[in-house]
Amino acid sequence: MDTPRPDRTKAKTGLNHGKKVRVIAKVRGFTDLEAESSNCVSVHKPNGVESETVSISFGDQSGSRKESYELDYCYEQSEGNYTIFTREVKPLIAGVFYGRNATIIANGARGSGKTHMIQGSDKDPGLAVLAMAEILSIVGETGKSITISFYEIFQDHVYDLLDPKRQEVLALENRQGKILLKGLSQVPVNSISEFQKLYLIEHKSRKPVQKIPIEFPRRSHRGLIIHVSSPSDAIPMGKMNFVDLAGYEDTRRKSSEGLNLVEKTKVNRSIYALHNVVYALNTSECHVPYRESKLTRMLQDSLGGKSRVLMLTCLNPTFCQDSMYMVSLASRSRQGINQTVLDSIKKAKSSARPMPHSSHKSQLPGSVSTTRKQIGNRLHFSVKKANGTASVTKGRKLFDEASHLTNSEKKIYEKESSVSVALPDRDSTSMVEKAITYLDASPLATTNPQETTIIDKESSISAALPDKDSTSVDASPLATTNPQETTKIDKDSFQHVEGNHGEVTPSINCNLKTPSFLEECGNLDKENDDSQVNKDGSPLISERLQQISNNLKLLISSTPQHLEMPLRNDTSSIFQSCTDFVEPKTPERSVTVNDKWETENINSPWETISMHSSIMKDSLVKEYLKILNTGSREDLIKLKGIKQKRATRILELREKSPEPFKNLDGLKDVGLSAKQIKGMISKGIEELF
Ligand SMILES: Nc1ncnc2c1ncn2[C@@H]1O[C@H](COP(=O)(O)OP(=O)(O)OP(=O)(O)O)[C@@H](O)[C@H]1O
Repeated sequence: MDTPRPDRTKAKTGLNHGKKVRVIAKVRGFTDLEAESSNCVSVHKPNGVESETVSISFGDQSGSRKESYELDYCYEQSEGNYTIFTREVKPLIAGVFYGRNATIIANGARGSGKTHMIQGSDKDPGLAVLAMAEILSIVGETGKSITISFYEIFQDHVYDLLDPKRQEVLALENRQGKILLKGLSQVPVNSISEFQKLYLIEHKSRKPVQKIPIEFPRRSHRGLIIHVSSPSDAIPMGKMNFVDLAGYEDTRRKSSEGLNLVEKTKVNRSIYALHNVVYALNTSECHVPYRESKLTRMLQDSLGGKSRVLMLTCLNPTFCQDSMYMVSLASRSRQGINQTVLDSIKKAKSSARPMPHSSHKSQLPGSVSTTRKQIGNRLHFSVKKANGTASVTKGRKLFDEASHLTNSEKKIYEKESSVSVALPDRDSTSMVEKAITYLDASPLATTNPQETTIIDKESSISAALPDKDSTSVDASPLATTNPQETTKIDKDSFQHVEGNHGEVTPSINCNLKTPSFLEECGNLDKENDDSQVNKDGSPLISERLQQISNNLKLLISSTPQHLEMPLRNDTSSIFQSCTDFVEPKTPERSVTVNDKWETENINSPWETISMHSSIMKDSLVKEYLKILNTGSREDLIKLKGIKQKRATRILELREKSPEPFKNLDGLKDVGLSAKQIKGMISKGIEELF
């Protein structure tokens, strides 16, 4: 019999309905210990099984709280694994025989039934077992062969569970951009009993793979890969992944099992990373953050492209804060926008409330909180950026681990990104207050304090506000523009400056929403004569904007190793707005970071053009370096002068050492002449016009 054709008819369920990832839920059945009356989850399916969306409502027993979330579908307690298999998983199997990978991921709070759904029991076999039986039946008819791999991800390390030595597995990318799981064994399977021996016994054993004794059950993700192959077939076969994620647990809760914060945080972080990927796939973003976790990296070729993905959120039937939180993540990553329906009958006063989904800005991780302290005649603003990013703006990360940490835990994440501003006078204070209003209204998003800041499309400027007495100007990172861009922050860049008073990092990050910020500052100025003029008679706003302008230039020129700033239209228009606004005035202090950009000395339009050109050149070079160091083969080939052979060489260099290109001269190593390198940059400039 022929290999089955993928079912192209529109099945009632099991399709993504236009989305790349189908996001569904399943309410677990009651265990013996749970009282049936305590069900707190209700599912509303407007059109029964044909519903395109269902809403899931949670209510606590007191009835004081009710929250609803929308998903693609939700299976109720009465619906067992077989039903879910038939409707959701079976339709994906035929595609695997045509090279279309499929991935089924069970996620949810601890004890929500993930393992029961993937692995199942003798009475109620899980989705992986049912799928294997189906695949084996097809293979028997077609002569294809099946192998399986089984791995565990524990604290960002991958171990082969079918290898008695539990070797560590490495996820590597080959020259074609394909992910290779080095060290992961593939064991042939010819019958369901063979499979059960390998999979179920291993699953049950949960044997620690570390040599150090572990007193408590470890929390790890477990993944099964069913590879379908046929040596004689020209068409590559596909694979089916089943992932049983470690249960999500609020890091604020003390675990009775003695699990440490690092372990919990690592589990949660990879869950957020997965949701970020689902979000990016469902919103068709150009950049999918596969590299954020080992799990998403390993699954990369089974999540993107033409793969089919089913994200299953398991829900406890009894009231469970973590379950609510998980379904809220699922709902948001499914829709790409925050569609939570909040029916708070009475506002819950629970301290264990999960990350809120109201639009209240201060509650968004990634927003910036400020505290101020008066010391002598100096006002110190401490600006803290929560490193989590719970934003629904396209291009920003949705979720991050810091969003759910206690204050003391957050400090660990925040300490690198706290900056303070020392302000010498009232005028500066009022300026900073204005800036902070904007800052608070437009959250910055920082992920790992030492690594990256991802900023939304609205242009952001990190404006240094140097102490009046400072002898140098802060060179803290500038965050900007492109939703897909990442501005690298090195913690050292926060420490470039020390004012006379010993303040480290006298800077503040302001999101300036041009033109509204500028206009509003202007309006405020007109309304308020007091704040209009500085002591030297120059307009206050002009001084402020001059400061921004100066610092912007300084930032660009002085932190090449830390700053990646694409000079896009929106950035250059801000820049232009800044410089247009500037009124020539004598500088109050000398700027020592880089004489080249001492903007006080820029008077003629030609000097301005020359300055812009240099900035543009720097930015372009940085962008090219970024492509060379991190771009895919396709990206590389788009560069002038780079064809398959050179792209291969670049990928080889990257395998040997990460980010091998420190400057464009490095291209000589792949055989490009200085002239060709110049031509590459010129092409970029030509394309701008
Ligand atoms: N549909 C169901 N009906 C009845 N009991 C169930 C069902 N699903 C799971 N259970 C029971 O609930 C408990 C937790 O299930 P399971 O181990 O599958 O959860 P889990 O989400 O994998 O847990 P963890 O997060 O610890 O890995 C088990 O005792 C299991 O037998």
